Amino acid sequence: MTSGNGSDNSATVAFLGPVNSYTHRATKNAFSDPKWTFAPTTTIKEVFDRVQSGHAPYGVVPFENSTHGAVTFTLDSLADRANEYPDIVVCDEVYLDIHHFLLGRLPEGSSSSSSSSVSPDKGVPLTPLTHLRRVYSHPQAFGQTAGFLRRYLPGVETVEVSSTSRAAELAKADESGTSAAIASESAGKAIGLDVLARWIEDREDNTTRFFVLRRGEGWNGGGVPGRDQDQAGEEEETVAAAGHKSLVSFTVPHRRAGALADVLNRFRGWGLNLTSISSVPSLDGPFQYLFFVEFEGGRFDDPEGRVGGVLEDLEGVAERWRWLGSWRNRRE
Ligand SMILES: O=C(O)C(=O)C[C@]1(C(=O)O)C=C[C@@H](O)C=C1
Repeated sequence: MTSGNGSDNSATVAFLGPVNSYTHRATKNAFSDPKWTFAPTTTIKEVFDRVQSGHAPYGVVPFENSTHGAVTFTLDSLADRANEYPDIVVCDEVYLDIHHFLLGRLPEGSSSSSSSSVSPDKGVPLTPLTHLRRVYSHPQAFGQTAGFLRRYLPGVETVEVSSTSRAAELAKADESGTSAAIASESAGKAIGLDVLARWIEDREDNTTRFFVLRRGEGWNGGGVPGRDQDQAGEEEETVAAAGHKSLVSFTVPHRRAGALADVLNRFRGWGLNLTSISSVPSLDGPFQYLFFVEFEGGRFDDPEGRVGGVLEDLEGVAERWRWLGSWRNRRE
């Protein structure tokens, strides 16, 4: 594909940047072939824009975190209330273990430290933090480290920014040394910040799931081209055993008792197990909702016709609905 400026975009992947964000790492995990070019964006919405416009055939966005829940900016774009993204579907997923670091400058007079020389203590300050006045991070990262913030940084201003790697840049730019960031170890190393605390997430099993987006309805042979071949045969088997998942969004008649239960019953009727359910305001009127349901089963791998069956049923029971993609399940 060629963009307006004449360059070839066919191997471009848009992701929430800047470089060294967690989304960047998830993107590199899924698109490991050196042929891919990574294009950072400032917002999640911009990833959707670039995929819809064809400037990037693929995009990667965070979808949900195991500790703090849904990434609302991604749900908002998937809700697509203004019909800006009619061609976007989810075609793959990536799971990433997330371990946050508190990064900044050591207090005046303390001996210098680099991440390679810090003590292995997890979840506790490695140095006094009384010099800190401000902490930058992404709202999701603040949510995942709420316990550490409450315990060790009460009263310190928290400033939400577009990603954790942007937070690290801002902490670095403050020469007074009173700003810190919650970001990844690799962001700290790349930007040149000291480690003030490591593994500060509330739960050690903290995991974020990312979606790979692309344009177009049909099956593209299973997600990121070459992803399964790149990985060990073992992984291929796990993937096959775990099957597929799909995502739909829908609204139901707001005033009809049992309207949502009617829709969910259709999934039960077809024996389709739900794996997540979320909602956002539909903006059809105050306190009305658009629902997302994710379930086990793939539209293009549907020998018993169960996915096809439930999609046909949605036509009858939902007010409006949309299929948002099928992809290989990457987790048992
Ligand atoms: O800020 C980043 O580094 C991101 O990639 C975003 C994001 C998110 O939105 O969930 C990704 C993973 C972590 O859960 C925290 C932040």
